[in-house]
Amino acid sequence: MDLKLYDTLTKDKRAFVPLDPRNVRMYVCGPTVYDFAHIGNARPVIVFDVLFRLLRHIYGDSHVTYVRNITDVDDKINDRALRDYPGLPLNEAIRKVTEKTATQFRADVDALGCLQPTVEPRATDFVLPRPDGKTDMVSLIKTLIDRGHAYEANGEVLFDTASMPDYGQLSGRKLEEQQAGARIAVDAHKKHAADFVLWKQSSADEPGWDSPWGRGRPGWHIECSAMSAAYLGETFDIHGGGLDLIFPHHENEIAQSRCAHGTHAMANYWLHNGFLQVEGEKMSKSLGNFVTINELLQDWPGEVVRLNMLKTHYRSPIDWTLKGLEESAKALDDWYATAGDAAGSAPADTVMETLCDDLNTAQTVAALHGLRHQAEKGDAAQRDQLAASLRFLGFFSETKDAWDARKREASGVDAAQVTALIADRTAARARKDWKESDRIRDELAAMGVAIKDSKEGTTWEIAR
Ligand SMILES: Nc1ncnc2c1ncn2[C@@H]1O[C@H](COP(=O)(O)OP(=O)(O)OP(=O)(O)O)[C@@H](O)[C@H]1O
Ligand SMILES: [Zn+2]
Repeated sequence: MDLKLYDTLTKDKRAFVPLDPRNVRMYVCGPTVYDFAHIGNARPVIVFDVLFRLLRHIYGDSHVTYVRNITDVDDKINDRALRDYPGLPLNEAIRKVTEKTATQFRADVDALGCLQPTVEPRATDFVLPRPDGKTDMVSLIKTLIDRGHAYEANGEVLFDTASMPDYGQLSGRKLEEQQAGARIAVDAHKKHAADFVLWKQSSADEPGWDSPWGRGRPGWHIECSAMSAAYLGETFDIHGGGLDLIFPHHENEIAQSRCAHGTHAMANYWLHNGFLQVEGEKMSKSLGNFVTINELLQDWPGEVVRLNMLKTHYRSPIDWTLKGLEESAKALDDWYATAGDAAGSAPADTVMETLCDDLNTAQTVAALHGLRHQAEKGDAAQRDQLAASLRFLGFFSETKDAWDARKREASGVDAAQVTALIADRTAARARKDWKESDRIRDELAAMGVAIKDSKEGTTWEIAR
């Protein structure tokens, strides 16, 4: 089955051909760890987890390397450290903030059914040259200066965008356009308005590292150029992130990496997920319209959140609504009821076909509903494929019994009372007291309980 992916750089959907099928390499920009992640941040994590699973399925589990970084140096982190730990030395306070946030992030993404990436490097481990010789930021910046792509000005090191004739290809922004609207007064030390910071000076009370350009800290973009080269090499297969990263972050990563290594490409496929929105606006910390993953997980199982994310194609916007979550929970209920205790061997072809079509998970979900429909009619093979497909996609994280039990608990229905009422009803039916039997059924229905009679007896579940 051929995998096709849409590439933001070439603006086309084409067959995915890895540089080396024995080591397929993917990099995704990870979180800046200063606060709980919101569900918008969960979208790239879930989307690229599905791609990671698919690549492992196609090329073999040990033939895919997935790197997702942790940004633990950023001025937002410094501000948070000063606010939350005013009594501590800054470095210690920063460590507390980043460790707490990174631990929370890991727990959140686990609960969303995501596999751990192969490597999760932290930016601060890649600032200075390393004993193991892996690419670091200071050495990359030195190379860029040596090759005439960067310059020092006003205590900063800046990337010289004019030194790269095809700068701006990913976002389609022309250098001349960027010059026109620039505020020259603010950026007087820059040769060109679009030039961006590779290294900046730190004051005594800011985090800093000793470098050839004095004590300072890296700009944001250079960290991903360093960490991707460190683990995936100068050119690799897939680079991912949210739409908002296309410019300036990914554009500048490309400029740095290609100019430092003298290559034609940093990654061969650039994938970007669309926004998760609330009432038509991007969910974001700055707008204050966000819900943290952690808060949402108090009310909903992780797999309901995961399904709600995957019902929409990754490049389209998602409007996040309570109704959507309820529908996702209902779908999972149905799937657990139909196949939650099936062993499952291989995912269905329809599931693989839809995923291979640029991760068309909206169609994948439709295929899952189709499998359930067939399984309901008694098709055991389809039931098995439904279970295997759901496990492959990171669902069915618990047993059917555990799922049912949790649902009952969450409903607040008293199981002992339900069992007693069902026994009364069975007795009424035995003495052919249909009126009493119907009355008990109505009473159960009013409690939100649906019953089902069969030869084996009467079973019940929480009705939605
Ligand atoms: N609403 C959203 N929908 C989809 N992806 C998002 C959304 N918000 C952020 N992302 C993605 O989450 C990842 C981490 O984002 P980042 O750490 O820059 O914070 P942020 O939440 O975007 O900040 P802010 O909320 O202030 O805009 C990036 O890949 C980014 O594209
Ligand atoms: Zn990045």
